[in-house]
Amino acid sequence: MLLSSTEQTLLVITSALIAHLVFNRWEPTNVPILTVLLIGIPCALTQAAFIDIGPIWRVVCTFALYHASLATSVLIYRLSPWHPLARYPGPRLLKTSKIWMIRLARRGGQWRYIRALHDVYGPVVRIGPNELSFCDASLVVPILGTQGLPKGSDWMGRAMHPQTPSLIALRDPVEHQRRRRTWNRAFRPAAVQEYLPLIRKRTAQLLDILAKCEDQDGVDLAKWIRYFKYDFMGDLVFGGGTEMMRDGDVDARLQQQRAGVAMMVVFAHMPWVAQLAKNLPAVSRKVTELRAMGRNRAADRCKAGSQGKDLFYYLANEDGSEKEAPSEDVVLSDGLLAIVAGSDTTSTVLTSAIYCLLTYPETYERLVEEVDNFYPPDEDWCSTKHHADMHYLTAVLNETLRLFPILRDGSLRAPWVGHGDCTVGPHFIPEGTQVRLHTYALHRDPRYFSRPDSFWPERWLVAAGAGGDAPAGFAHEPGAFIPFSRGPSDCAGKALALQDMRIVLCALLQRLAFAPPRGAPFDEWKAEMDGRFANSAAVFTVSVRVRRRD
Ligand code: HEM
Repeated sequence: MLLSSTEQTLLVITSALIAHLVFNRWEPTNVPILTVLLIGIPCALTQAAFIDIGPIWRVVCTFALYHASLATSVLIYRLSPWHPLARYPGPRLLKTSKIWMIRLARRGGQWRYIRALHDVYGPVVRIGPNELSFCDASLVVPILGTQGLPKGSDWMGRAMHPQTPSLIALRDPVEHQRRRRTWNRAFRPAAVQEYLPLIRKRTAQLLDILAKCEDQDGVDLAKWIRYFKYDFMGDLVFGGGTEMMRDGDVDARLQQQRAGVAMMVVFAHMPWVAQLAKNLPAVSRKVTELRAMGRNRAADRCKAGSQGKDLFYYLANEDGSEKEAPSEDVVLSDGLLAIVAGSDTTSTVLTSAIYCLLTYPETYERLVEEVDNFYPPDEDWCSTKHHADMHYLTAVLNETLRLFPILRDGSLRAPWVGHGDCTVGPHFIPEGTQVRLHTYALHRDPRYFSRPDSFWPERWLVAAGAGGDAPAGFAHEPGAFIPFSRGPSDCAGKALALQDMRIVLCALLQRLAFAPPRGAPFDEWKAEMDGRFANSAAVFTVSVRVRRRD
């Protein structure tokens, strides 16, 4: 029976509406289902629709009508009062599609935009069709804490190797907790102390290199700290394998890492695009190459055997704490995660701390005074025994992390589709909604921190009662300070990161003096901190002098 042209049109539109219902209900991400919904159905419809025109135009018209109907239906629904997030305020454009956020994320500065949205719309803003951003310290525990929400779908998009996700991409809380036990063992205080010989060796190498730059016009400190951290993480995870401080980035590994992270920015917003893209040869080749490199380094590490308790020792269960040894793929995924999570993060914060110190010379002088007090020239800069008493050092690091947190937009959480809706504080969260606590907005909210945009390390001393009287109206809310996130999925390497940053700052300031280079302000690093931040090749030029004390 032949359909009339109106019936043919209605058939295509109805099929598109049914596809929308399927997307809405099950949010499919796997490639075969997406292929059926986006290509298979319109292909099948060409047998019944637009049959009066030639075969090529029939395909073009059917696909165009099907996809236009699907897009229109999605758009109307997202803006309609029936959408489960309709009650939440936010710009209309952001409610329609993720594209706007992706554009912003790629350009950089997304965090500033979301903070500005919070200024306009209040502590909760709808920033995507199914996404809410919160800026409310009272929700840190309900969202991120033990009884909080599981990880959101952004980590699924970021996962390089979804078949064997690394710890950070594990969304199942039970599986995550099981795998996290290993990391907790690897970063407990006693274990972190055992990594001291590795940090000592690499910090001494960094000091030597910088001391040799004394007579140069300027030295790119960001580059050397990046190389230093990458070499150190290689030592820690795979027992060595890179010598960037000696040879430079000859294999372009940092460039490779940067390209991967840039790709993840898009994939984090559209996990289903990630599933499709990871099947493309150009993308999958890069992942395969990276894993092959990791596999070789892991094999070398296994051949060389354990030279001490490094991170691999724990990840590969060489300590025998887990009844079941992890597969080679799991060790590899987690080993590569450690390199990425541990290198650019700490190096960026260290460089930013020195940037802030040099921008505010009085803070630099005060920190040098404290370092000289605890670490005079004959004191071992690698000893951690004074760290707990170095309150100004802690204040400088806290203040850098407050102003320039690495994960500025926070980390997504979401009640899973099929597991029911939930509430956080007074807010109703429909299942599947992506929720973020916006770190940058929280850290710079005047309700929580006075003079929120100023680099003012003294605030931490004032708050602890060790920095004189608090100024009138002084606001300081430690509960709103979440640079390492919070709860069962917070940063696994926090203890190591803090210990390393303290050691390196004490070593650098004990042995060397830094100053802005003649006539050249730190424009590039400043742009870096305002723009993309972390995982870039931005230059930070300083002049270096060896401190000689008779
Ligand atoms: C200043 C340096 C660092 C900062 C600011 C930082 C921050 C963060 C943040 C915000 C998260 C996300 C947590 C969440 O999803 O709620 C995270 C996760 C993680 N970080 Fe760090 N990090 C730093 C250094 C390190 C280092 C040195 C390591 C060591 C390998 C590390 C390993 C990890 C791991 C394994 C995770 C995933 C934790 C999980 O899912 O359970 N990080 N980090």
